[in-house]
Amino acid sequence: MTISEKIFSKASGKTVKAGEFVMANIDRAMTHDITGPLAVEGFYEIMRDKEEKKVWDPSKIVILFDHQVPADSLNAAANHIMLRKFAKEQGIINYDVYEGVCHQVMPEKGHVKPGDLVVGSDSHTCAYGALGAFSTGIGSTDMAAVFASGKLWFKVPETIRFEVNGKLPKHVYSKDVILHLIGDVGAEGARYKAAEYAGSTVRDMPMSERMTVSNMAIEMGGKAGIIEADKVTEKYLQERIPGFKLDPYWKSDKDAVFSERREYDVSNLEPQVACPHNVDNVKPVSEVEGIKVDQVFVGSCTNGRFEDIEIVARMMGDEPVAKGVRLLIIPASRTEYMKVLRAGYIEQFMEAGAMVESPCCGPCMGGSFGLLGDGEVGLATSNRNFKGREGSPQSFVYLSSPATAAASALTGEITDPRKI
Ligand SMILES: CC(C)[C@H](C(=O)O)[C@@H](O)C(=O)O
Ligand code: SF4
Repeated sequence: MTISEKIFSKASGKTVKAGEFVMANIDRAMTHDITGPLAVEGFYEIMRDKEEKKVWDPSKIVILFDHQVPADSLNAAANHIMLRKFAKEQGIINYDVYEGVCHQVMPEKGHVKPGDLVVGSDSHTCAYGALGAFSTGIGSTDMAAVFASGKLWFKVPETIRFEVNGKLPKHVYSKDVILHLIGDVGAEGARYKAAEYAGSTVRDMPMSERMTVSNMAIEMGGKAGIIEADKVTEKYLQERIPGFKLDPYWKSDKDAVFSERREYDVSNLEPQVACPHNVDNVKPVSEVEGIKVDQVFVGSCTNGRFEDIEIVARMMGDEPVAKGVRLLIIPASRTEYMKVLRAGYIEQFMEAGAMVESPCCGPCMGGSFGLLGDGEVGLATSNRNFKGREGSPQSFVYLSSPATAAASALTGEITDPRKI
């Protein structure tokens, strides 16, 4: 069996294979300030004829506020009020106003473990596959059904296995690896499949880098992006879940059936850049060097962790941001923000002319502040570069690793970090 088949077998209470339809029990359900209100409305509609309008299990629901925090409009404020009221009414204790981006907070607070089936009303819920869970994004109306019943139907997905081997060259990171994979298979290459990432490169990645790779499974159409749990996972979770022990069962068996196996040697991989207006429009940095940038955004659930921001701080040293360029740094959570603060990097960035903002999605999906205007070019460490994604439909978004972002902030044009 693959990891996914094992997880769906546990969740449905019978042995199932890829292709079968199951009604599965959900271990954790996450919603946020954008998709949450519609899920709440849907829930009350489902419960309309019931006397007791209670969610199936308040301890398994997590509500986070990240896309529009602090509230940037009256509409956002009203959504926040509605969700806080719902949490209180339902006895949902896991809701927080200022904790950070949902996909950072969920693993960070110990809401996910290997073998779990997790759903979230956000497409990058696949990020928690980095912990060996099957986690996937669902719509608000599906979330309403989960709130009411704790169950959801699925077709057990086939698995496409990515074997990535080789030691990454200096200044090349997991973001370059995942961009390379997406460029190779295309935006629909893993459609409705579980992407499983394996091989020595993946095993050598710390948790922060694994999360980047799992986060972007959806950008190749994947239903999930799973890395089997190991010592790295165990250490990460022991710091968060008291008494956590690794269960060797949650990995794909040696004779598991994969729909496809793809092998990569990344020992000579160049830094990669996704060019406008699609994530699979990936080029080696050497082909896009010299393109002038107006804004560099370091943050998001993809690359907003302390380790990502530290790469930027180290690469910049005492150097200032290039004249006229806006460098916007947004740590993905309060915890990550405090690590950046304690390391002294906030002072360093402010002196360099950058701006450090409080944890949130920021300009990642163009719904809040930091928008790009007509004709402007942005380089971001986030995960999507669709037309208008960071503001104007007449702007251009490139995606890269934090190292490439830092090098480009220093020069004002897309720059190969290996040259700095
Ligand atoms: C707002 C939400 C529905 C959306 C998603 O699901 O991914 C957002 O987080 C994004 O990254 O585009
Ligand atoms: S940081 Fe970006 S990709 Fe992640 S949840 Fe927020 S808007 Fe979506």
